[in-house]
Amino acid sequence: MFINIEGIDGSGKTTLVNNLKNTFPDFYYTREPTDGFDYAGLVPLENEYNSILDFFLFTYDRIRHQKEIKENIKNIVISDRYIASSIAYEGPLIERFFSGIDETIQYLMDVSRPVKCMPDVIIYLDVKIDTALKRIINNRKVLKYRDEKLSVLEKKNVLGFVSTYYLYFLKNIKKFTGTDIRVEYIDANRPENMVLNDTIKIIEKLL
Ligand SMILES: Nc1ncnc2c1ncn2[C@@H]1O[C@H](COP(=O)(O)OP(=O)(O)OP(=O)(O)O)[C@@H](O)[C@H]1O
Ligand SMILES: Cc1cn([C@H]2C[C@H](O)[C@@H](COP(=O)(O)O)O2)c(=O)[nH]c1=O
Repeated sequence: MFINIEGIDGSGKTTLVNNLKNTFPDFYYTREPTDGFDYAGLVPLENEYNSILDFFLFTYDRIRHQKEIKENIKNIVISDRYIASSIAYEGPLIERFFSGIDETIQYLMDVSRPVKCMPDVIIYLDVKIDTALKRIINNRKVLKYRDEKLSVLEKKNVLGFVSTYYLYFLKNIKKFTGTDIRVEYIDANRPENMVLNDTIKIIEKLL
C-alpha cells in the first residue's frame, strides 16, 4: 500500500512522519524531493518559466523514484510528499499557459504519465496559512531556500495559491487521476500528538 503525506510548508508533514516511524517502525519511509535530488539550485516560485522547469525536474526525480517505491510496495510505503505536491506548487504559475485550473492540472497529469506508482491514500494536513507561516518563521531552525528568497507576504501569497491547488486537485482526484485514491483530511492546526493520533486511526483502519 502506498500512502502520501501532503500539505503546505509548515503543515507538519515531516514531524508527523518522524512520529509515525516510532509507531510503525516496519513501514517503508521515503520522501520527495528524494535524498539524491539536489533541488536547492531550483529557482523559487518567481514566474511560470521557473515553475515549468521546477515541474519537469521534480517529475524527473519522481520517475527515478518509481524503482524504490515498487521494490517496497509489498510493505506499507509512506512518502512525505509526492505527485500532489507538484500539482499544488507548480500548478498556480503554470496556469498562465492555460485557460484555467482544470486544463492546467490535466496537462500536469498528462506529463506525469511515466509515473506509474500512484498512491492508494493521500493524507492531507490541512492548516491555516498563518499557522503554517508562524511555524516556519518561529520554529524552523534552518530556513529552506524557498523561504530565504521570498518575503513573508510573498510566502503567504504563494502558500495561498498552493493550498487552493491542493484542495481542488484532491477534491477532483478521480477526474484527474482516473483512479480511486482515498483522500483523508486532518486538521493540522492542532498539537502534533492529536495529528498523530488521527493519522494512526486512519492507518489502522487500512491495515
Ligand atoms: N502540530 C504542530 N503544532 C505545532 N508545531 C508543529 C506541529 N507540527 C510541526 N510543528 C513545528 O512546525 C515546524 C514545521 O514542521 P515540519 O517541518 O514538520 O513541517 P513540514 O510540513 O514538513 O514543512 P516543509 O514542507 O516546509 O518541510 C517545525 O518546527 C515543527 O516542530
Ligand atoms: C515534491 C515537491 C516539492 N516541492 C517544494 C515544496 C517545498 O517548498 C520544497 C521542499 O519540500 P520540503 O517538504 O520542504 O522538504 O519543494 C515542489 O515545489 N514540487 C514538488 O513536486
